[in-house]
Amino acid sequence: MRTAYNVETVRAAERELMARLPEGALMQRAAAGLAAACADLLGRVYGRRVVLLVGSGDNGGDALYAGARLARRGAGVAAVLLAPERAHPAGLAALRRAGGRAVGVEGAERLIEQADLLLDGIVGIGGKGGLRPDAARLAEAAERSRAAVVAVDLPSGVDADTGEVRGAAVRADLTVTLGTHKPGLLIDPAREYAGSVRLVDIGLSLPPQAELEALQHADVRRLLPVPGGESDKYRRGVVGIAAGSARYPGAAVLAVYGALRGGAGAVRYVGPAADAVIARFPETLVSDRGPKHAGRVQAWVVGPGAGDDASAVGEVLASEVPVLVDADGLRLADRDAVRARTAPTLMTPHAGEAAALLGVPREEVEGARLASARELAGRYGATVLLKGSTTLVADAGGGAVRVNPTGTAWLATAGSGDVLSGLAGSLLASGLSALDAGSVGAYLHGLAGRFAADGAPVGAHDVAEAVPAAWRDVTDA
Ligand SMILES: NC(=O)C1=CN([C@@H]2O[C@H](COP(=O)(O)OP(=O)(O)OC[C@H]3O[C@@H](n4cnc5c(N)ncnc54)[C@H](OP(=O)(O)O)[C@@H]3O)[C@@H](O)[C@H]2O)[C@@H](O)CC1
Ligand SMILES: [K+]
Repeated sequence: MRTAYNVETVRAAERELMARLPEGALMQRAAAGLAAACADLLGRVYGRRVVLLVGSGDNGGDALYAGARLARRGAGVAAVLLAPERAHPAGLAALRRAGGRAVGVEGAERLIEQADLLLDGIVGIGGKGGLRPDAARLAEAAERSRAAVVAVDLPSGVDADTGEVRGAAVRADLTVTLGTHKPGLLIDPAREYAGSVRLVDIGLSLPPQAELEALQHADVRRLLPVPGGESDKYRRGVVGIAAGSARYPGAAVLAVYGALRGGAGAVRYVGPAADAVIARFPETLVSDRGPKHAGRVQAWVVGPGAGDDASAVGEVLASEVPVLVDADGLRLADRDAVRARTAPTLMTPHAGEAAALLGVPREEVEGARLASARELAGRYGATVLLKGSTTLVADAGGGAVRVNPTGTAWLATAGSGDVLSGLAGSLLASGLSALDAGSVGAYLHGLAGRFAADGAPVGAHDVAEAVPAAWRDVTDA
C-alpha cells in the first residue's frame, strides 16, 4: 500500500526525529537523495548546467545542499535566490564552498533557459496559497525552458494536503518527495504537475492511519474474493442489478457485463431491459417484478440508465443488503432514505453528479476532489467513490481515503461507469466492504481499461471484456 500523510502529521514526525538527530542531519539526508535523483536524470553530472530556484525556507535549503553536492561532482551550479537576505545561510555557504554561485531574480530567465536541469526549491510544505509574483515568474520561465525540472518535496505552487492548484505552479518531470508522499502528489490537478514521483526515506516514523492510501497489486490480491471448495453460486453472492430503461437498455447490459466479471456467483437483473440483457448474457436471472419481489440478493446496484424510475431506487434503498447507487439513481435517491440505511451504501458519482448533489459548480469539485468526496460521504452517511482522472473512495466515518492509481484517460468513454458499477456491486455481493469494493472495483476497472486500450480508443464493452485479464494480472503477480 502506498500512503500519503498531510503536512501536520509530517511536521510532527519531523520534530520528533529532529530531536533525536544532530542538527542538519535530516536536511543532509534529503539533499543526498535529491542529488542522487538529479544525477540519475542527468546521466553524467560533470559539465552540466544546473540552476537552483531557491525560496527562503528549508525547501530552498534542501536545494542549496543538493546543488553543492552536484557542484562537487563537476556540475556548473547557479542558485537563483528569491530573497537573497533570507536564503538558508548554511546551505548557501555550502554551495559557495563547492564552487557554485548565487544570483538574484534579475537575469534569472537567461540562466533558466540555458540550464540542463532546474531544481525547484521555491517552496515545499510551508507554502501558503498561490505562488507570489516573483515565484510565479520563475515557474513560468521553468515551463518555457527545455531543462529537466526536478521538484524538491513537491512542485512549488501546489497544495500539499488537497491537490489544489491556484494560479501558477511549477511543472516537474520528477518530484523527489521527502519522508512520505503528500496527498497532493496523488490527486489531480496537482498530480499532473508532479511528473513521476520518487520517495526518499529520511527515517520519519509515521502513524498507522494515513490521510490517503493507494492500493497496489498485493493489496488487491489479498482482497479479491476466491471461491472455496464449499462454494456454490449463492455462497459466492448474488448481485442484483436494477438498471436500464426503454430509452437506455445498453446501461443495463453493460452493468450486467461488469457484474458477471466481478466474482459474484450469479447476477439477477430487474428492469425493463430484460430482453436485451438475456440476449447478450443468457446466464443472467431476470425478473420484471421490481427489486422488492425479485428474490434474494447479497447486494444491489441501482441507477445506471434508470431514467426517472424513482420507485426502483426507493425499493432498493429500503432493502437490508449493501447497495451501490450510480448515475440516475444518485439524482433520484432520497438523502434521508440513504442516511437511514443500516447496511452499507456506496455512491459512485462523477464530478458533475457530485457537484449537483453538493449544490456547487462542477469546477469546484474538480479543483478540490478530496474535500468534495469527504463532504459528500459525510452528508449522506455513505461511502463515496468520486470518479475521474484520480478516482477517490471516502468512507463517511473518516479514515484514510483511497486513491486509485490505475486510471487511464481512455476510460472517459460512454458506458464505462456502468461497467464499474456492475463490477463494484459484484464485489459488494461477494462480501467486501463498501470501501474495499469501490477501491478494488476501480483498480480492476482502470487496469482493464489500460489493457483494453493499449494506446488506442476503446468502448465500454472492451473494458468489461478485459476485466479477467486484469484480475489475472493481479493474482499472478
Ligand atoms: N523540517 C524538516 O525537518 C525537514 C524539512 N525539509 C524541507 O523543508 C521544507 C519545509 O520547509 P519550511 O518549513 O521552511 O517551508 P518552505 O516549504 O520552505 O516554505 C516556506 C517559505 O516559502 C515562502 N512562501 C510561503 N508561501 C509562499 C508562496 N505562496 N509563494 C512564495 N513563497 C511562499 C515563505 O515565505 P514567508 O511567508 O516566510 O515570507 C517561506 O520563506 C520541506 O518541504 C522540505 O523540503 C527537508 O529538509 C527534510 C527535513
Ligand atoms: K518545491
